[in-house]
Amino acid sequence: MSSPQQIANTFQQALNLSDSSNAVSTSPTHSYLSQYVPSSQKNTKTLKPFSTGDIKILLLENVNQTAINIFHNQGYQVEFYKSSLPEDELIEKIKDVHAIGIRSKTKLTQKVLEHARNLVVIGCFCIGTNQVDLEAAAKAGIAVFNSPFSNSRSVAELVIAEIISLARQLGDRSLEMHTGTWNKVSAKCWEIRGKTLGIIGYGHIGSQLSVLAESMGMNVIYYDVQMIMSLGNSKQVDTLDELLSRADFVSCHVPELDDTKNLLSAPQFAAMKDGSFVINASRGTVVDIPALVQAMKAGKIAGAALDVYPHEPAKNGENLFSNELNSWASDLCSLRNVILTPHIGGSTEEAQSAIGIEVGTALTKYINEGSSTGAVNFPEVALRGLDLDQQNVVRVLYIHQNVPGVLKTVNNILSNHNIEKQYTNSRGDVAYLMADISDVDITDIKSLYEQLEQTPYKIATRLLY
Ligand SMILES: NC(=O)C1=CN([C@@H]2O[C@H](COP(=O)(O)OP(=O)(O)OC[C@H]3O[C@@H](n4cnc5c(N)ncnc54)[C@H](O)[C@@H]3O)[C@@H](O)[C@H]2O)C=CC1
Ligand SMILES: O=C(O)CCC(=O)C(=O)O
Repeated sequence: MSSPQQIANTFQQALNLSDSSNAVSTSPTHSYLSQYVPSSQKNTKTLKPFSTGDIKILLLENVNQTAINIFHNQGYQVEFYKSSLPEDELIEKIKDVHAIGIRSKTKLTQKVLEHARNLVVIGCFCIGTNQVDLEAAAKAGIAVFNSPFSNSRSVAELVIAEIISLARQLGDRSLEMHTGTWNKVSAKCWEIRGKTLGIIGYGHIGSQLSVLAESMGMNVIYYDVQMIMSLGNSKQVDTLDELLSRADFVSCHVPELDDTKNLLSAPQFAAMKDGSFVINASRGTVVDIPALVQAMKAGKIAGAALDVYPHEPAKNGENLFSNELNSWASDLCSLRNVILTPHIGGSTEEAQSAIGIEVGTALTKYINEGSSTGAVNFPEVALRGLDLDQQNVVRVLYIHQNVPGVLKTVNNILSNHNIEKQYTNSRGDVAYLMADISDVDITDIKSLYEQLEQTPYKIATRLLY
């Protein structure tokens, strides 16, 4: 049996995981030998790419330390940036890495992904995945993971704060005090008890918000394109118009889709109650902001809280939220009772730490074990771990176009070995096969890899040992 060092040296090239000249380590790290054991598989053999020290991960947008710790424990190389990168720099950086971690600002377009020659996985350290061309990624054999609900509570709590702040004009009173103005008023300031909250999109965030709002005495109605079970005393309404005509506060919690672009625009504001309030902590394209400005100037809408914008700055800094970025910015800023926040709905210590662990673990499991459970763009496949005493077993990960005849070809290549287990799944045009094959001599691996790479409908091949 060869040593791990020999394995690393022989097969790095074949595995396409180590063509970088500045890898910090070319040998299996300490973690390769001992550390990464998923909790569900404590008695199973640890599978790894041959040399975890060669795995390069690019983390943008201040991804949480919990994720960095997970990657460091694996021995991966981590390059970390607090902000997102301009497209040209992103294209340069992505050429070399096996995994990238982003939040909501980095746009991974088809153009950017075309340069990602080594990329196997993308981690969105957030809920939304609209910033990634999911189809282009899948077609290139790149799995995308997100964190579906780790920041939902944080967003819901922010919205609760905004409902009360808008009802009491807290933003304006606070700004006035900061400039020395004492303005003790009660006109058009309201309790929220007994008022109606209309939630558009009753998913993870909308439903969480519903529970919190009811606990403060609000009536909750919601509109969703799907029939969803009501929590508490909330009620689903049949149409958006019905929601708009009944709600005192309207809060948007839908994903960015073609269907949700300008979901609230001039006709919808006109359909709302006089003096009602608008909240958007979903995506910047969901509310037509120039139309909102007009509705507020006309006195139809009494206040608004916005956390998201069609164009958002790539980094923190002064004078970035300007007309250069969004042509209506100064108009919006000049209005009273408008609360503007810099996309911080999910920005709490609790949420970021949980997201770091969740997405960091998903990426590690995909890199080290091939498990795509939870991927948002990709066939979900997982195999149970290998027994600790299983030697000479190789895990084949084979991503291919979803066309007839591929399995026959692949199994023919694997046929000299015992297929211990095999699982394949497809999603749209892409299929993913995982197989554990035994009786593999170390000298066979390169040839197996090359044969699989030469198959006609292959998208990507990886072998884990
Ligand atoms: N401001 C922030 O920091 C954050 C913003 N978000 C945004 O919030 C969005 C919602 O998040 P979740 O509740 O976790 O998503 P979710 O997927 O759990 O729920 C979305 C709901 O919207 C519904 N929906 C889709 N299209 C609709 C339409 N045209 N009209 C009415 N309902 C529609 C869906 O059926 C679903 O029930 C995310 O997609 C993300 O863009 C998420 C987290 C943090
Ligand atoms: O925290 C972030 O950067 C993005 C939050 C968000 O919008 C999301 O989770 O979809």
